Amino acid sequence: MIKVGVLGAKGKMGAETCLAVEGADGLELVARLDQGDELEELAKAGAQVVVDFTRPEVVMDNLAWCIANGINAVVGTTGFDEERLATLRGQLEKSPGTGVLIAANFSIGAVLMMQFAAQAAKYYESVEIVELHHPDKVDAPSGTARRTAELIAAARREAGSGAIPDATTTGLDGARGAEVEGIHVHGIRLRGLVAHQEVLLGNVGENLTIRHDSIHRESFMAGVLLGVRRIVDTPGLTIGLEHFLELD
Ligand SMILES: NC(=O)C1=CN([C@@H]2O[C@H](COP(=O)(O)OP(=O)(O)OC[C@H]3O[C@@H](n4cnc5c(N)ncnc54)[C@H](OP(=O)(O)O)[C@@H]3O)[C@@H](O)[C@H]2O)C=CC1
Ligand SMILES: O=C(O)C1=N[C@H](C(=O)O)C[C@H](O)C1
Repeated sequence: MIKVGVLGAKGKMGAETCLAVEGADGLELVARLDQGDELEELAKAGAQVVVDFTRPEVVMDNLAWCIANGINAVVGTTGFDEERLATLRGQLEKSPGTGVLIAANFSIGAVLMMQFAAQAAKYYESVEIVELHHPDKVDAPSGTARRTAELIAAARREAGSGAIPDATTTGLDGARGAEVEGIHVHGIRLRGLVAHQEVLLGNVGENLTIRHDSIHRESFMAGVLLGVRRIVDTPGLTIGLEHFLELD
């Protein structure tokens, strides 16, 4: 049995994760913590893996504590940039044997959408990302959109692609969205949505749209459970669920 603790257990994703862990073979839910609870409860309960779905502003403190206490972590919380990842690598060096998985998105379809977008990017002159979410989401752009833009930018750099054409010189601030590594990202917040993303690619005379829709938070659970089962044998920092999927 792998003993699992959930941080952010009263939140939308944390509550779904508690249900999934309780129903999973070989996993035991030993702690559900939320705002105001002491992290020490995780150690007292003997948690071997902590699943974090909290908030970008608290996740680094949670992870520092988990790593210092040798507890593996599966992290869905967003807000990771290169600086944060470097901090985690430094902390993990001092705690060999401990594993941390950072996954911008745990749904299989979203992982494939990111992979397909990166694969397609070098064949197209233009690419833009539209992410669409429920209006209670605290951050923009989404972690998935950021990660997709990073993967696309890396693929274009490797292929020696030129700059994306855009003759815009005047207009309202924000009308072209945010830019992540030169890729424009547009965010929609709309009641009724859960988590959706389109990657739009274009050449003269043709367009390709890659779209993924999570219509229920259960869509993330198979990936979360896979992460929990794999992280106990995967020390160090793993970025992206694709490393635990056989995609080739
Ligand atoms: N990787 C993935 O596949 C997915 C990632 N996410 C990400 O997960 C995160 C959470 O999303 P969601 O569940 O919708 O958000 P919610 O706001 O519904 O849940 C977050 C929960 O964490 C609690 N919390 C805040 N601070 C702490 C703390 N220090 N310790 C423990 N709990 C705390 C919040 O309490 P309070 O409300 O009182 O502040 C709340 O109950 C976001 O970053 C989101 O983008 C979401 C979906 C999928
Ligand atoms: O907050 C959400 O809901 C989601 N957050 C993650 C993100 O920011 O990419 C994953 C998914 O899009 C749902």
